[in-house]
Amino acid sequence: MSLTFATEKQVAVAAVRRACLLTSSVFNKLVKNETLTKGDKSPVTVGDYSAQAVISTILQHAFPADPIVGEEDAADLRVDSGANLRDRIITLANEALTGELELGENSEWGIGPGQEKTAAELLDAIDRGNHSGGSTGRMWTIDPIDGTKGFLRGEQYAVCLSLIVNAQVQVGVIGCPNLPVNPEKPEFGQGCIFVAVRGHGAEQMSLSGAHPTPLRIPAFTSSTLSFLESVEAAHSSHSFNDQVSSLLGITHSPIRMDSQAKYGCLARGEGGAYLRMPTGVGYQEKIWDHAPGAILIEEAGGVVSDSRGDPLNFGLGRTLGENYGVVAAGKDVHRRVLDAVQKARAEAKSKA
Ligand SMILES: Nc1ncnc2c1ncn2[C@@H]1O[C@H](COP(=O)(O)OS(=O)(=O)O)[C@@H](OP(=O)(O)O)[C@H]1O
Ligand SMILES: [Mg+2]
Ligand SMILES: [Mg+2]
Ligand SMILES: [Mg+2]
Repeated sequence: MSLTFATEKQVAVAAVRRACLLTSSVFNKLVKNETLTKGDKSPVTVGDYSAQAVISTILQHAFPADPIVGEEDAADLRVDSGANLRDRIITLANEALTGELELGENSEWGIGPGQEKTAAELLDAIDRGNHSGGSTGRMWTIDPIDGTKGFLRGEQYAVCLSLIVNAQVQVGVIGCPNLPVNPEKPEFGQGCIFVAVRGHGAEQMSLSGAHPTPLRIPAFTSSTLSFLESVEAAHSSHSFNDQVSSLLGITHSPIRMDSQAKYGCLARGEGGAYLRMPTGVGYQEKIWDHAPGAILIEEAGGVVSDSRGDPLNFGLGRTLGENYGVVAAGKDVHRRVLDAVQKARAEAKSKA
């Protein structure tokens, strides 16, 4: 029987839950000058920074020896021009860390009333995400807000955390504050957390950690399938997906959604396939953008690979290396999508 990673799961759910409460409260108060543009032109907000500070602080207390591969770093907050942003981030992170202890939480994780951290401690916590990754040992990945553009639009985003051991994802947690608990029952409200532990299944629970429900990807036919895909056309090729879709005889329009909420929806039976093909050369996918989603799909009975059918390699460093895209689906659909991807590629080549 595989390890249960019971403490890791408990800590990870608590960290994601606290970060989700923070990001949803930030959204309502976000002002224009609280968003920066990073070197790669992508946005980062006070929500991203403070959520990474919170998750990293909790991990540091619970598992002091574990390195972290996190998306954000504090360089822009350590300079004079970052002072206002920094103060806001410190306040937000401390609010999230010092909230009353909930069931299953432990004050030894650096949380609960009276556990304020200094600015220096919180900036260092953000920078602890600087690990370079690799194929050996334990490491955590943090994407404090995945789909920052979706977050800014008030649409889908996800707080994502995973534990990788010797290049294998063992625990994945994805918090989706804006996702309906049940798309067919709007009265159930929104906000869910997806959790998977290798060998122990996938589940969805409410943001408060209540109502854990096991997840299993159902079977799909071409007439029930629709692709889950990125909102941002720059992040994955919509036109290639259209081509694959028509080769498979899919009639439904794609479901466009930001962030790893796509993996969560797929795991609970929506869409039937997630296809993410590169739009050009040069961009390398980041491990924090796929590690929690990959284990969630595998534990819900599905398969995740690149477009050649090879498993994603989480042991190469902070990225997945050369970009061959991502295909995620239940076993049967996965095979069919891979075949159609090869066909679409061949057609594109013969036209070139
Ligand atoms: N060129 C390119 N190609 C592929 N992926 C890219 C690219 N540029 C950025 N990113 C990463 O996309 C992450 C969000 O993408 P999603 O598909 O999840 O959402 S979206 O619909 O595109 O917004 C996004 O994650 P966040 O930065 O956490 O939002 C990026 O890591
Ligand atoms: Mg991301
Ligand atoms: Mg992010
Ligand atoms: Mg980003």
